[in-house]
Amino acid sequence: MITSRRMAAVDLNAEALGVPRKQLMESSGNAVARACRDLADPGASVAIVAGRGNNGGDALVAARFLKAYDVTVHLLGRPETISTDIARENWDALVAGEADRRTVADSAAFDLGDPDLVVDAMLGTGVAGALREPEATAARAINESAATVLAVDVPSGVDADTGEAAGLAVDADRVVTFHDDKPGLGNLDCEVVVADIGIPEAAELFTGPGDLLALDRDAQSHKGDHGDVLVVGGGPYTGAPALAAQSALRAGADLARVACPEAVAREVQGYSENLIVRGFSGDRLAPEHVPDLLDFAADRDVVVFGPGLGDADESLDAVREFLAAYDGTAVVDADALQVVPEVETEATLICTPHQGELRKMGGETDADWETRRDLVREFAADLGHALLVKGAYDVVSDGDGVRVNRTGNPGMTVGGTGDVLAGATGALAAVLPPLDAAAVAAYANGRAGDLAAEEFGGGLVATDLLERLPAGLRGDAE
Ligand SMILES: NC(=O)C1=CN([C@@H]2O[C@H](COP(=O)(O)OP(=O)(O)OC[C@H]3O[C@@H](n4cnc5c(N)ncnc54)[C@H](O)[C@@H]3O)[C@@H](O)[C@H]2O)[C@H](O)CC1
Ligand SMILES: [K+]
Repeated sequence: MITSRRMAAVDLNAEALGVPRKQLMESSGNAVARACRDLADPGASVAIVAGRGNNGGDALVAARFLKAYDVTVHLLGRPETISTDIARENWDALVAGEADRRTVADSAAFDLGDPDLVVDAMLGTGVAGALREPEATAARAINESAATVLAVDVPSGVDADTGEAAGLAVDADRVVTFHDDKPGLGNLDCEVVVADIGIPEAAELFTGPGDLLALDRDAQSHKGDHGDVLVVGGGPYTGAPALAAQSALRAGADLARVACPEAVAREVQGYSENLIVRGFSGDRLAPEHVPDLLDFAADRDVVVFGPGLGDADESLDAVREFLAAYDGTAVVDADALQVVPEVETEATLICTPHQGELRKMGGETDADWETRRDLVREFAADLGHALLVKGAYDVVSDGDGVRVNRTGNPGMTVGGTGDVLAGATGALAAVLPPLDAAAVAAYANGRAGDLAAEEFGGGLVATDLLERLPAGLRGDAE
């Protein structure tokens, strides 16, 4: 199964892997033609009803593969209103080939005729709201016709993720959907055929620029909408919690706070005026601090637990007590990781171990990334928490889905880059589900490291990543 949002991401990843969308459209169109040949004999009359997006584009390609049929293409709107280049190029190819075609400027002009087969390519995963005109008139005519109806990707008007329609929708006999089944198609009373359109497995497995689509910000958003992140750490180390908190801001959080021992609070604050630092008594985290921390954490979106915390027994006891009572979302990093397997918690956790820390948690690892991929998925399923296991290839899993991140470079073995990653994961966990948050954080953090390595080579330092995280999240210099 694949959702429309994930399909759009995988499309972009395929393009970054060298498989352009026009090529995918060509394969989609070829699959539509195959389905037509399966539903009607040569010589049959086929009415292709094409919308102005890529769903329409797929069928404009199909027209070229139906030479043995009597094909008429109906474009719903003036050609200049076609909304994508690749769809327009396929329309232009039909015009240049003098294919039998109609452009339907308004509903009254729509005449489906009496075809044997209708190809419904008005709308696919790009549908928004109830069908507008002339699509609504066309859908009514299609539903009233005696023809067999083949829907491209999804019956027009139907939401591919839910199977619901905001109003009128095409009633199809068969759907040919691309790359993978769609969650909503199972609820429909029609046959569903899944067509492979040559998208490389790597476009789904490896993180890529498509994964950044999930970050598109809503223009109407307000302060706090993008995350209020609390970093709990510091004590033996002071830079780590400051790095993690600054990284959360660079990854898009609106507010980043640090709860650390009073003894180091001034020093942590000294790293950046952008941080809201709050000290708790003493020089390290201890169980007596937990009730106050739980209150403080209750109003935050995500807690990042661990940067610079150290592994004093009383601090680890405090982590245990905190997690046992916390039911929000938390990123757990560094020394705090070792207590996770022992704690029963209602919290949604994203654990960010390197391979040594993974072994200390009781997980297995392997030099071969494909073996590691399966081991990490299994361990995440056993733990019931998401894992982002750092390495040359980072492996991310929530126990169900798994992603592998290939960005990053050996220069990132310098101290502090893990704190930057933990902070970024925290910020993204405020706006994305754990698997996506960890995958995008690993991708962007690695990109930031690669951009820093272009300038500093193996001499890059963690703060170089902070400055380049926004570029990593925009997918710059891809
Ligand atoms: N990897 C793949 O699966 C591929 C799928 N392909 C096909 O692309 C479509 C999605 O294309 P997209 O351009 O994003 O959107 P649509 O064509 O579905 O629709 C956009 C089009 O429709 C107009 N519109 C939106 N809502 C309405 C409405 N309620 N009433 C009327 N018109 C509406 C909007 O203005 C746009 O013009 C996918 O389904 C596949 O078929 C790729 O071709 C290859 C890879
Ligand atoms: K369709």
